[in-house]
Amino acid sequence: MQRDLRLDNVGRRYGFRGPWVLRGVHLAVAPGTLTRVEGPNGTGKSTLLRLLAGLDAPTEGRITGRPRTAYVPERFPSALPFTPHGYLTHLGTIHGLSHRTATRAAGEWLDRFGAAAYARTPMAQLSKGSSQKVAVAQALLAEPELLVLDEAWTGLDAAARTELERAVAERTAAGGAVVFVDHDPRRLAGAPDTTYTVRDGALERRTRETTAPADGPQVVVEAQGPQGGQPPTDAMGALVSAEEAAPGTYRLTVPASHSDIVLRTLLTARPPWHVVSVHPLDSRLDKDSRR
Ligand SMILES: Nc1ncnc2c1ncn2[C@@H]1O[C@H](COP(=O)(O)OP(=O)(O)OP(=O)(O)O)[C@@H](O)[C@H]1O
Repeated sequence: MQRDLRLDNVGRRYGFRGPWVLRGVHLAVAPGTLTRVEGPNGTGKSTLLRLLAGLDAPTEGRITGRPRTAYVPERFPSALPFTPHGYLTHLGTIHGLSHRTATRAAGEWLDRFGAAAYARTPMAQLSKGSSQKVAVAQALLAEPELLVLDEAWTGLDAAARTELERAVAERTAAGGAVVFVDHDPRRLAGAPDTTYTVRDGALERRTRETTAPADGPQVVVEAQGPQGGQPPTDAMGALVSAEEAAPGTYRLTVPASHSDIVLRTLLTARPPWHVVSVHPLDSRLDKDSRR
């Protein structure tokens, strides 16, 4: 993913005079980030995800910067005239993979999700959980730049749920973005860079909380920004402290568990920050040096 996917002043309502489900939504989804969307039932989470996935168009406002996108819908149409293997191979070729590569990728993804045993069973005969594995595999198959997951964990068994969490981490580590809705608040807890709550048609943003204990391992990142620039706000939420060591050069102290997020945020900022050094914080020396 090369740049942010942006929603500018986006509104969506159904029907000519229907009530606005979303209105005045501004949102930027940055490369390499994980975004959670939450909110009570019927507030517009799926509507937002369909807009992000490009399956629906805004009634007003603009969406720009669309990357190669894959989507797992809340309800997957499972009664398709294919076997899982045939369906995934077919989709793979539509995504531009050669038949051989698509066949191999289909087999690998079905295997990862524990669905190899029914790879050649007609999809109409699959249980809900088994179809859900196909729904998830079809989205991951072509390594999308943006992955949009609407309750994608629902119906999966424990091993497949873990595998999907792993696949999400792989996507963001590869520089892709993932946006998800899930009814379980423990899903990927602590991992999202940003969480949005849909309320009264608008998005309320909650920046990532620092969950590492105050006395846990910490890392010092020295980084230079553009002239007069402040560290990106997305990175600030994860910081223990930020000191301007020299004009434009910041010394950012961050829990070790959050250092990858901060580094990614700095490197993908527009314009990007230059990371000068990264080293573990020696808390004893650090305290001494402040005396
Ligand atoms: N295709 C549609 N036509 C008409 N109204 C719709 C359509 N899709 C959604 N809505 C309405 O838009 C509102 C938001 O629905 P949406 O499915 O986006 O909410 P949600 O937060 O995802 O809900 P849930 O948590 O129950 O899945 C609801 O009032 C719903 O009835």
